Formats: sequence, C-alpha cells, structure tokens
Amino acid sequence: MQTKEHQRLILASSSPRRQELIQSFGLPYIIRVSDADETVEQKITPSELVELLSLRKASTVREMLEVQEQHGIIIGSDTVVVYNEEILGKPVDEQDAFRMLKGLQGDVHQVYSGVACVDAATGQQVISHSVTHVRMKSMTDEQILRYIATGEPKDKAGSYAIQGIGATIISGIEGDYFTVVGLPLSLLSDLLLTFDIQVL
Ligand SMILES: Cc1cn([C@H]2C[C@H](O)[C@@H](COP(=O)(O)OP(=O)(O)OP(=O)(O)O)O2)c(=O)[nH]c1=O
Repeated sequence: MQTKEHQRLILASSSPRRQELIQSFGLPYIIRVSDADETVEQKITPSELVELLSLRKASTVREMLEVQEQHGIIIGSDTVVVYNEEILGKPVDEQDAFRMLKGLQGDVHQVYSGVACVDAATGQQVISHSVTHVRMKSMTDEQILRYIATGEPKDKAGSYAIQGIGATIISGIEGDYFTVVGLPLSLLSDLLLTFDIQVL
C-alpha cells in the first residue's frame, strides 16, 4: 500500500455531481478542471467515445499539473445517453432538450459512462466504461416543457438528471445508478486497485 500522500485523487472534472461523488470515497482529493476539447471527428461507438473522452480529460489535466503537483491518480469521466443508435450529449438549447426528451420518453435507453485513471507521476493509465439501462416514463409535451422549465436538463447528457426532479420521470434502471449520475463508483473503485488504492 502506498502512503496517504500518494493515494490522493485528482478529479479532472467541472461537474458538481462528480465532485460530490468523489467525496464519498473519503480519500484525499483535489479538483483540476480540464479544458479538453470534446470534439471527435471519426465515427466511433458510444463505449469508445466515453473511454476516449475520459482519457482525454485526465491526460489534459496531467499536462496542466505543475511538477510539484505530479503525484496522485487523475480521474477523468464522460457520460452520454444512447437511444436508437443516436448518441445524445448535453442539449445545446431548450429545443434540443425537447427533441431529446420527446425521443426518450416511454422507452428504454442506455447511459454510458467512461472512467480513465492516469498516474500523474508515471503516466500509467487504465480506462473502462459502464452501461446502465434506463426506462423513462411516457410524458406529454406539456410535461416535457414543464421539466425543461425547471432548468435541470440544461447541462445533463440526454437532458435529464436522475438525481433530481428527473427521478420522477424514470420508472426503473438496470445497472449502476452512479453510471447514470456520471461517475460509476463501483467501476472506479475497481480501477483504483491497479494503483494499490483501496476505497474500502
Ligand atoms: C443522464 C444524466 C447525466 N448527468 C450529467 C453528468 C455529467 O455532468 C453530464 C454529462 O456531461 P459530461 O460531458 O460527461 O461532463 P461535464 O461536461 O458535465 O463535466 P466534465 O467534462 O468537466 O467532467 O450529464 C446527470 O447529472 N444526471 C443524469 O441523470
């Protein structure tokens, strides 16, 4: 087992959800927000996409760290919603959110979350992803508009938040809840074992 100092986590995320979730591990952590470019030119699968972007976020933060900061495990994560082979990220505006929710309501979709862990000192990396199936209730257009008016869909992949009032439009899930919220804690704890970090 490594010393406490080397067990620290460096969360490469601006997401308040991810910041809250990383706290639950009870390990020392800092946050460094990556300015990674999230555009991907080539056509790739959802699992490839979330893994690629998770690694890009973690690697960008590694490049940003000052020499004296280069210890700890950098964690990058990315979440997308997939329905009918279409990959849905965050909505660009309210119309986009309406289009997404209108498509998702009354059916099952998948949420993919990638996680990349990069050792700040050595560059050693492990990357994986997790998928959760989510069933969204049927909604009228008026209900969709009322949900959009809450502001909650704005910065969420697929235009909803299972952890918010959006919980009321979800009838069930199969898989890890935290994959939907944006940081698959169970998978992350497994990946951290590669670096001799045990959460429990
Ligand atoms: C489906 C769903 C997504 N989300 C959020 C998680 C992510 O923050 C967001 C997907 O956007 P991401 O691009 O994965 O992440 P981000 O831009 O918010 O943060 P960063 O890149 O700095 O880490 O959608 C929820 O909070 N709840 C949900 O139910």
